[in-house]
This record gives sequence, C-alpha cells and structure tokens, in this order.
Amino acid sequence: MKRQKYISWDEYFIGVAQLSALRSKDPSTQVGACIVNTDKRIIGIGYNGLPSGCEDDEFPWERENKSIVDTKYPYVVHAEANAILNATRETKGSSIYVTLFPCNECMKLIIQSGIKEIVYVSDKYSETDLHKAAFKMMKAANISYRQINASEVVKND
Ligand SMILES: O=c1[nH]c(=O)n([C@H]2C[C@H](O)[C@@H](COP(=O)(O)O)O2)cc1CO
Ligand SMILES: [Zn+2]
Repeated sequence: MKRQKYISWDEYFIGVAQLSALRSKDPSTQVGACIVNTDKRIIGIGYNGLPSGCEDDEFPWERENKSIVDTKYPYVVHAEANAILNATRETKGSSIYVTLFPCNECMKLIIQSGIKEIVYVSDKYSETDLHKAAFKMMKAANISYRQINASEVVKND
C-alpha cells in the first residue's frame, strides 16, 4: 500500500517558495515564490534579493534612512520578479505560489506574464494603498487567488 502521509501539491509548492525565502538577506521580510505550470511542473523560483553584481554587504538593508538611496527599497528585486525572470518555460496559464501577497509592481509582471492564479500565505500589507492597487489590477485581469496556511514542512525562525 502507498505511503499515506505524503504532502499535497499545495504543501509541496508553497514549501519550495518558503525554502527559497530562506536564501533572502533581507533582515525584516523574506519572500519566496514558485511558479507552477498546468502540468504541475515548477518552471521558476525566486526570492527577494539584490541584482547580480550588487554585493549584499555593500548595499543597505535598512528600511528607513535620511535618503531613500540609503535604504534597500531602490535595489531589491522582488521574489515574484525573480521567479518570472528565472522561468524556464512558458508562464502563460500558470500559478504562482508566494509567501507574501504580491505588491502592485509584481502584480503588473504577473499579469503580463499570463499567470492565472496566485496562491499566498501572508497578506501583512493588505491595509496599504499599494496593496489595494495590486488587488484592483488582479481583479481586472481575472486572476484567481487563494490564501493557504504556511507549510509545516519548512520553518523559518
Ligand atoms: O511582493 C513583494 N515581494 C517581495 O519580494 N518583497 C520584498 C521586498 C523587500 O525586500 C521586502 C519588504 O520589506 P519590508 O517588509 O521591510 O518593507 O520584501 C515585497 C513585496 C511586497 O508585498
Ligand atoms: Zn513586489
């Protein structure tokens, strides 16, 4: 008889997203993303990090500073953007598993890459105006969404 305690597809894909997030150097928010096509194949993964050649020890990781230039915000590539850029196959019709609901900028990339479903864990920025903008674009583009619990498989302390 087959093993009974195997993990579900959702647990598997969100687990991969969570594992990817563990690579992030961001001290406050680590985000991971995993793109899955209609054949249930993983076609791209990513986490939030600096662009190639920008050294983690030479760029700021602060959230606030006198100038925005001395914060992380102008530099970090979001997890969803990295997953889309890393995609090895056609993204049209696929799902994206993300540990944090996508921001407005990532939502634009998700829409333009033809992703049709967003599966997420946290929506800690849901009260912000930019989240509302992201949500509005998602609805207009007919992308479905669902929130799932964090996988027990990968834990981040
Ligand atoms: O969709 C997203 N994807 C993503 O990778 N991020 C990253 C950018 C930053 O490195 C970090 C957010 O930092 P903070 O929570 O300190 O503002 O998460 C942030 C969002 C915003 O929801
Ligand atoms: Zn984003």
